[in-house]
Amino acid sequence: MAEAARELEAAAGAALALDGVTSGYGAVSIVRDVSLKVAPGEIVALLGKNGMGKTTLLKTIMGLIPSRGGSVAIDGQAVAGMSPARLVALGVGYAPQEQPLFQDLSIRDNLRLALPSDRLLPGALDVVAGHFPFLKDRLAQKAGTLSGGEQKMLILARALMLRPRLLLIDEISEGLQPSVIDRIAAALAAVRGESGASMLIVEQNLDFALRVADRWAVLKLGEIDDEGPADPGARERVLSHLSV
Ligand SMILES: Nc1ncnc2c1ncn2[C@@H]1O[C@H](COP(=O)(O)OP(=O)(O)OP(=O)(O)O)[C@@H](O)[C@H]1O
Repeated sequence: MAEAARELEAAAGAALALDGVTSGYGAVSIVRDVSLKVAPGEIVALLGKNGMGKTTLLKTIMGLIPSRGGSVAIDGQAVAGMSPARLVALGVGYAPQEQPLFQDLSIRDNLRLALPSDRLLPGALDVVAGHFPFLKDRLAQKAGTLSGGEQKMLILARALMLRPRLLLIDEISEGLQPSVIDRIAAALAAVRGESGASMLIVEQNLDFALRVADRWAVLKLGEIDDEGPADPGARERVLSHLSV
């Protein structure tokens, strides 16, 4: 009990607070003892080479993989064991990297299926149109027929449509041309400016990450290897971790 109180005290004031989080698959722990905070309105980039556990950590926060140790708190509330749907209701938006869209369903249905109620659809579509107008003009188009960049914008729009207070975004810039990356960076900046949302963004694109984030952390073999501010020295320091 004292331990739980201590963890919640440590989480107070943070939009997201991870304290000693451990998780994995089967007998293997992939994420190990990760402690990390995202302040209200802050954007933190989670960096690291392939297979270091970045996606696993986001899935653990989102309740898609059970944590084996430590605590996850959102706005000071312990959320371990909560379903993804409950987290969405608490104001979490998630843009996953893997199998994110129903390719044979329309844009409209991809958005609709991520809502707890159809009643929310008109408001959600307004948010989507505000960020990416082309999506609202093409609601009947099958998601699988969108270009790669358009699909990424749909994935992000879906995460944004309920105006989340905390966004978890997994490699949204992957495979995108610079003009689309610019549109995505602009959307994230607008969201933060309008609603003060906090974000944890997993990225391989270091330039994009350091452009949009306030701070970064490098995950190596499931552990936080280093972290710091997105200042002029950040690029070199992060690269020193990614190149070894
Ligand atoms: N469902 C799964 N079952 C077993 N092992 C898994 C599963 N998903 C991922 N892993 C393993 O967990 C490790 C971390 O994977 P994860 O996807 O979290 O890394 P990542 O840092 O996000 O990498 P990437 O940048 O390539 O997406 C890898 O060794 C991967 O093979």
